[in-house]
Amino acid sequence: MTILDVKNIVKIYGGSSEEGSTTALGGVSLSVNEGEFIAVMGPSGSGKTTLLNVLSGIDTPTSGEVLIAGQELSEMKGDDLALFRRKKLGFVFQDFNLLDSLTVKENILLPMVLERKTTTEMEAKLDDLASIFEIKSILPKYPYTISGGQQQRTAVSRALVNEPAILFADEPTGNLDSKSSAVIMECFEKIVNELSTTVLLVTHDVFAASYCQKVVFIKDGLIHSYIVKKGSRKEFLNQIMDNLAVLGGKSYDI
Ligand SMILES: Nc1ncnc2c1ncn2[C@@H]1O[C@H](COP(=O)(O)OP(=O)(O)OP(=O)(O)O)[C@@H](O)[C@H]1O
Repeated sequence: MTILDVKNIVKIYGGSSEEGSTTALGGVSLSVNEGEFIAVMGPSGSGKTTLLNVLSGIDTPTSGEVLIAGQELSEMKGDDLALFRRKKLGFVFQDFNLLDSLTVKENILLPMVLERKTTTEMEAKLDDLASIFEIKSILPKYPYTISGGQQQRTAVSRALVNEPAILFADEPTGNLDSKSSAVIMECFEKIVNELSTTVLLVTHDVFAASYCQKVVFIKDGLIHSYIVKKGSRKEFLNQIMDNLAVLGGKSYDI
């Protein structure tokens, strides 16, 4: 089943005159199925953040359509869009975005509180996620007392509590050392395999991207190519590097 259907997205920033405007996306089409694990990579300025912002309803495209779980984002406005984003989309950011005044447990449960879920539902969900992410022992702690890797696992748990149709992650390993990056990418693998969660991440990190099943390369606001993992993660990592070399632009984190 298609979860995300992107049809010919164009995003032009700035005025209507050609000199004053920037075409960040020149007509991007993309389809993501339920349970897929996809990375988007490309040189600096290629349009990755713009694409993620448009896909997640943070920004509106100049033209084109974004359908998530069959619903057109541009047809939703204000409260409807905010509600849809809260119920159907999960977000993970480079800098974790946890609330320091709340414990790990409270951070994770916050989206469920906003949805007025029952205590039984919350406890059951918390138990499941804390097991998957191996964070049971840190549930009573505050974010500033735990490691970056633990903070990111907390953030991913929080993004999953309302069972989103798709999880968007923006440079999720950007602030992590290589060991914590491996742990968090294994967590993504686990939720894709065990919970059939759909994950789309944007990254400069070749190592992180090598955990995905598919990597889509964008350049100058257009999809340049994509590759699908067939062999081992190591082979896929080499294949990603070869493709990035063809793409050119800024060097990548390896
Ligand atoms: N708010 C904005 N106003 C005008 N131009 C913008 C705006 N945001 C991005 N751009 C331009 O759109 C193009 C794509 O930018 P975007 O941030 O999407 O690229 P990116 O691939 O995410 O880059 P990076 O890897 O450096 O974060 C760039 O030319 C950028 O300068």
